[in-house]
Amino acid sequence: MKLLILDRDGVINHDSDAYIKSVAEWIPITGSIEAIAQLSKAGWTVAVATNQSGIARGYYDLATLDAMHARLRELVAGQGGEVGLIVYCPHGPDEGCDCRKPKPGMLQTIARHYQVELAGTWFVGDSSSDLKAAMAVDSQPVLVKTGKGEKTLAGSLPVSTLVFDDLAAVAAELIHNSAPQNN
Ligand SMILES: O=P(O)(O)OC[C@@H](O)[C@H]1O[C@@H](OP(=O)(O)O)[C@@H](O)[C@@H](O)[C@@H]1O
Ligand SMILES: [Mg+2]
Ligand SMILES: [Zn+2]
Repeated sequence: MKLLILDRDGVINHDSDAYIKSVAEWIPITGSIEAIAQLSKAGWTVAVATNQSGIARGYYDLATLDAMHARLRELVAGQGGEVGLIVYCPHGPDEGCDCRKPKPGMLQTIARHYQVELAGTWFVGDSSSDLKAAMAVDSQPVLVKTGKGEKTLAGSLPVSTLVFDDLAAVAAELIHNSAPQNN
């Protein structure tokens, strides 16, 4: 099975230091919806693993978060594709949960859902916590320069990290260059 896991804020949609608190603030990065749809139509299952501490902080509620994800699904469906499992961590940094990146709990949830191994699965993010979560479960860390990506790039990266300008470039690599597939 060809599984690709994406971080959300800064990869699919623009991020903000003030958090993404409403559907109106949830604005796709140029080319990201098309990229997900193209991947989906090319046989890839595209899942999402996103930290959403804004829930714990009281900035928005689960209904609003679900509305953002319904919007994502609607836009991708409009391009003939579909979005797979979306997993989020609603906890705050001090709650010690197992799902908040850089912990790999969400990636493991996705792998269990699809009954695949994570080794070699590409996980695309914009923050160091994304890359660390990928490394923790032997998946392939992929950094995009959108969102916090440029800032992350200025720091230290896992040596095996692949770097792309944006999600559209990741999709082009996977679709047109038959990159390694999952097991
Ligand atoms: O990139 P993903 O995982 O999809 O989501 C990140 C968001 O949950 C927010 O994560 C926060 O980090 P803290 O959770 O406050 O450490 C900040 O970085 C916000 O700017 C950002 O919008
Ligand atoms: Mg992000
Ligand atoms: Zn959590």
